[in-house]
Amino acid sequence: MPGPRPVVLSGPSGAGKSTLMKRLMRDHEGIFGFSVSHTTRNPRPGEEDGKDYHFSTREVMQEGIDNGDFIENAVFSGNMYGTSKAAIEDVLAMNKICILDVDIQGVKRIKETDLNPIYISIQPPSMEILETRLRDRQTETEESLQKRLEAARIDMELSNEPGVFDAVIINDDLERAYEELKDMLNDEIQKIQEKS
Ligand SMILES: Nc1nc2c(ncn2[C@@H]2O[C@H](COP(=O)(O)OP(=O)(O)O)[C@@H](O)[C@H]2O)c(=O)[nH]1
Ligand SMILES: Nc1ncnc2c1ncn2[C@@H]1O[C@H](COP(=O)(O)OP(=O)(O)O)[C@@H](O)[C@H]1O
Repeated sequence: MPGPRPVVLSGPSGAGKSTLMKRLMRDHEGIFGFSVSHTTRNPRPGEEDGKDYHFSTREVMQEGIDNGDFIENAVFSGNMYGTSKAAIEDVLAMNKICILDVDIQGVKRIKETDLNPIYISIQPPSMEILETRLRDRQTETEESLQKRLEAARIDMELSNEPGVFDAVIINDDLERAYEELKDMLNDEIQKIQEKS
């Protein structure tokens, strides 16, 4: 019997993906598992290696990519990011709903695989609000902030193309966005709750 469908969360940096995902995982203990990506970017204060990301070097990541260990990889804001096969298999083996947080390039690559996830885009209400949220988060240099805003413009355009996402959620009011996200995932959540 096939396991629960994975969920791909995408959308601009600063749109609120991590905030919504962390809440979803906290409110549904044992239901979701995060696909821990690899990245070459530096850890932020509070981020844990192996939990938020596998923080890696270019050389090590490239070797893994060349070995065929990744289902997709991309360069975002000058750093490498990628989803290893093991990251997904670890979660699926526990029969949990696997959540992937990937950029729009990752979405396109994953569509070429047989993963068959639910695709959800989290979007900010406007570019201005996105910029304010990113600045207030205080994680970026001016340079990386500008790169993220540039990527956000591209993301916002591509995400509105029909057929790319199963749902586009505007994260204006956090409570309402969270309810919309839960509604999208209700069937999969119930499937797991019925089994346990
Ligand atoms: N393609 C791809 N994108 C990823 C992966 N992991 C994270 N990302 C994306 O990389 C971008 C930057 O992530 P991050 O540096 O954590 O910054 P944040 O999104 O602003 O918190 C985001 O759009 C993520 O969705 C991955 O494994 N593959
Ligand atoms: N609905 C919202 N209203 C106001 N601030 C928000 C909302 N959603 C998220 N934020 C804040 O915006 C910032 C970016 O959110 P985050 O979850 O880190 O985005 P992402 O993971 O998509 O990069 C964080 O500081 C977060 O606390």
